[in-house]
Amino acid sequence: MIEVRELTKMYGSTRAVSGLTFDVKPGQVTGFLGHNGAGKSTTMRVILGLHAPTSGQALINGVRKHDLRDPMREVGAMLDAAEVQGGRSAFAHLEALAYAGGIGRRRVVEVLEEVGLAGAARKRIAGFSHGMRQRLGIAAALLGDPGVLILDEPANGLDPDGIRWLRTLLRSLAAEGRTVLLSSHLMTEMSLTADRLIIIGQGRLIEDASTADLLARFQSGVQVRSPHAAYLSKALRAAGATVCPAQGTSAGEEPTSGRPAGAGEELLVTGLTRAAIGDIALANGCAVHELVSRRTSLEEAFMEITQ
Ligand SMILES: Nc1ncnc2c1ncn2[C@@H]1O[C@H](COP(=O)(O)OP(=O)(O)OP(=O)(O)O)[C@@H](O)[C@H]1O
Repeated sequence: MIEVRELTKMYGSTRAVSGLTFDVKPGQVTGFLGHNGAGKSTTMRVILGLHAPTSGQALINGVRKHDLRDPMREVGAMLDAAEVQGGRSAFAHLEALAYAGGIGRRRVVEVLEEVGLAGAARKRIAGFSHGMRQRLGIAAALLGDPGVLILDEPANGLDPDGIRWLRTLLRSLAAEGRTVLLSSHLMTEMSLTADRLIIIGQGRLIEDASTADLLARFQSGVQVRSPHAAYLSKALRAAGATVCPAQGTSAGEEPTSGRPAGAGEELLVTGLTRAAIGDIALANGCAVHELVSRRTSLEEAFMEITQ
């Protein structure tokens, strides 16, 4: 469990985090979202005791990071995978970390296998790709088999297979009852991975909600493509629907007269089912070339929330 309470962090006159309060609960993956410079990394650094808060506090399992009795076994983190020294092998790097935390070599072998680096264990980190460095950073975070994981942009540099692997790993760690906090700018991936989302802007809390609830709040609807879009939109509005032109088209504007035939323009319709829209189109003699349910993506919701 992570508790952030009224946290403020100033860097000189820069207010990086401002009165931020949220909880990260066990048994879930919590996504931490915000535009560049929103204060995500700063918050993570304060939680991890790397930066002191200006005011407020951040607690892991009820205490500050420095007061954890066995920190490596309670919290694992990856902040910047590129920081790792390149001269050593992956094994030697993890072995040194394990030694410092009183963890046996067997665990080094285990985590290397878990992140898919067993075959590269003796290779120098200097020759690692970005994705391999990310995997090594995740291995380091997992060394102590901790109950709390804090990962800043763990999917950076991973290929599609790697991203899928990471999603499965994080979801299974949460299913084991661990607390998982991760930041990412990859919205589709976040919507697939995170049960809960914390969104911040200019250091302040904007949203703290379950991914499902947040997406449900945003307009979904039915996308309709018709060569008679303007005429059809009038009939749909008369039946109580809300009709907007789908992005980048002028469809849906009131027709001046008759039933103009356009080039298959798109409408976004809310308030009617697909069946009802089809029936209305038929009754009005409008051809329909596409009729699909459309859900708001996390990226669209995020842009709207943070505008
Ligand atoms: N060590 C530092 N010294 C001075 N200012 C800093 C420092 N670290 C961060 N900042 C500033 O604090 C603000 C928040 O930065 P932070 O890195 O926490 O944001 P972020 O949400 O992690 O951004 P990104 O998505 O780009 O990683 C920014 O204005 C940044 O310039």
